[in-house]
Amino acid sequence: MSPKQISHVIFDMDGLLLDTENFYTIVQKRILAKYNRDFTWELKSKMMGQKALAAAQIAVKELQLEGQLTAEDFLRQREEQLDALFPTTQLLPGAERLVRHLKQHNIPICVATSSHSRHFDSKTTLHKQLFSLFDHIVTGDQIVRGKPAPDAFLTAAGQYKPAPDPQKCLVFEDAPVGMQAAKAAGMWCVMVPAQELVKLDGSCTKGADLVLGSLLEFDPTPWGLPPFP
Ligand SMILES: O=P(O)(O)OC[C@@H](O)CO
Ligand SMILES: [Mg+2]
Repeated sequence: MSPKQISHVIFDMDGLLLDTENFYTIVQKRILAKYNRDFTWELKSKMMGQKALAAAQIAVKELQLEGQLTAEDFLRQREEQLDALFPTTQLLPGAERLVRHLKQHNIPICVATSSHSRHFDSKTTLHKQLFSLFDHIVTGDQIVRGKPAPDAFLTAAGQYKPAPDPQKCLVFEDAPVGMQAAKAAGMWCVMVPAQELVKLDGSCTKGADLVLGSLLEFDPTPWGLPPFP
């Protein structure tokens, strides 16, 4: 479909706006080392973008830890360590510029994250003003089916009255399951994947409408969005 005329923009949060994915990597590496398991990018690529319990279940299953570690225990250990790191979360390059630019031009913007609301609160500790610019935030605990199901993005779009045509919604995502969720919702998707992920498996971006190295590379004009000054 072209020309593209985007009316609404939906942002993923972890690994897209906020630099939190490294925290998950550090903590999960530490926990799994106790069980003599390595936390690889291959495993991470399956877990990232998922709701917490779903991600933990993937780790336990893929590493064949049944009998040694339950998904719930993995989460409990993860929580203790993540809680100390999340309040220090920094923004990723280009995130603030893009969000402020769209807001300044009255483009409806919102967030659809798999993170639950308590994590959302601590991850945004240093960025409350920026996050107040979003029309609404959909967190993982507000939806039943996590990404790659389209629910997070459809719920986020559905909070606008009237709800926008999905064909006019643009989603920014970093995770393969997130990109798949956006496409399942019938929306456009710009993917900004971690470079480690692309190196590991070039096909992880398959299905994305555009792949960028960072949000700094995004040009709004081909999408019918106002140009940067
Ligand atoms: O949907 P996002 O914001 O990436 O959250 C996923 C995060 O909880 C772990 O990868
Ligand atoms: Mg993400």
